[in-house]
Amino acid sequence: MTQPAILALEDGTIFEGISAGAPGLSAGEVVFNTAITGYQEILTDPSYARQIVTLTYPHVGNTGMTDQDDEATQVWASGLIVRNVPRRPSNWRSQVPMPEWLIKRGIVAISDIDTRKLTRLLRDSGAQNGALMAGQIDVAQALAAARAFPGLKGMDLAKVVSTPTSYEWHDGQLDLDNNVFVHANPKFHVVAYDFGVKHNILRMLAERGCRVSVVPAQTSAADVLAMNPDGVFLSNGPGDPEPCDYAITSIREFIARKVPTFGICLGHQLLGLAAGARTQKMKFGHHGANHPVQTLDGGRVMITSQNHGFAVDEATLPANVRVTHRSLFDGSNQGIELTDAPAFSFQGHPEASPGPHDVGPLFDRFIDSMQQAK
Ligand SMILES: NC(=O)CC[C@H](N)C(=O)O
Repeated sequence: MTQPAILALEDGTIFEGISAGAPGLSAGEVVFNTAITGYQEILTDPSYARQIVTLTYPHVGNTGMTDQDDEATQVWASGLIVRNVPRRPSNWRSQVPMPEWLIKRGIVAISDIDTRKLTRLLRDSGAQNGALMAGQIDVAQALAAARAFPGLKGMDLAKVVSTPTSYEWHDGQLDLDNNVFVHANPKFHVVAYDFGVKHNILRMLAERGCRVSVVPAQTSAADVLAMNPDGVFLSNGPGDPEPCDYAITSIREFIARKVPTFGICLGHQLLGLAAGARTQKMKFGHHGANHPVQTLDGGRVMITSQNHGFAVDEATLPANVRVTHRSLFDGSNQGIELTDAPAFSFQGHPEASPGPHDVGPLFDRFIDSMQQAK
């Protein structure tokens, strides 16, 4: 039996639809993602914590859900908004249909609303806080929950989603023919800070010959250096980078000691902050799998996967930081490197998952910088 669901935005707009997941109430910042597939990776990406994601692609759930496609051990998005859920998935790898998977995990979702109208609204007015309610509906309560959400600015979520304890990661890419994750012989030891790390990043490091030690977000630089890493990786993650002072302090230490350092997304923003730049909240951010980004050295354009609502403010970059990449959508910063330390970072997602692999070679660059430092 279908259950009703609503989306309430803080500006008072109410969308009425059908529940496509668990009953309940969930608030967060509402963002739109333009990827045409990869909904499972998006829902389990920890960078989506405290965000309700609307997908602009109209059919979501076509390929069902497969455990191997999770990007973390749980769903982190606060909810899902879609135009239409197909009646049944069709994919030889699918284990369970999306609505069933969402219900089992207690995730609120809504379908059968006009996602084009919602996306236009967010694009014109900027990101808004909102609340999803499914099952028993109380419009006033949903609106109050949307308005009570404090917003992502100033919110430190990296330490909330991070692993409580360190662990070692060995899996490389999935070999679909044999249905196993490939293991490579490790040549480098990388300590990866988990600010909300996606598994595909760890796989791309492992497949390039890295033994990866994943550590909690608040691990001190001294503890990391005691592990004798060849390189330090700074992961993606949710929330505002500015309040993550523990991470910024540690990164300054790695830069000063010239430890090869590579950052992705939140990790990129944190490297920028550690170098002395500032970050700012964007109007509605970048969320999708088709964003053109230009490499300033040589001018090549790459199609990239993106998921961020904050950006490094290029006007505040100190003299020892070079801009390496820019978004061709809005000219915002997409990459930096330090001129006096082997540290560089990228705002988008070279690990894709979902998305194109145009920027994958940045992982090879990190390997090269560890090789040179040896
Ligand atoms: N994917 C990420 O790492 C996101 C970084 C940061 N939370 C932002 O929204 O900009």
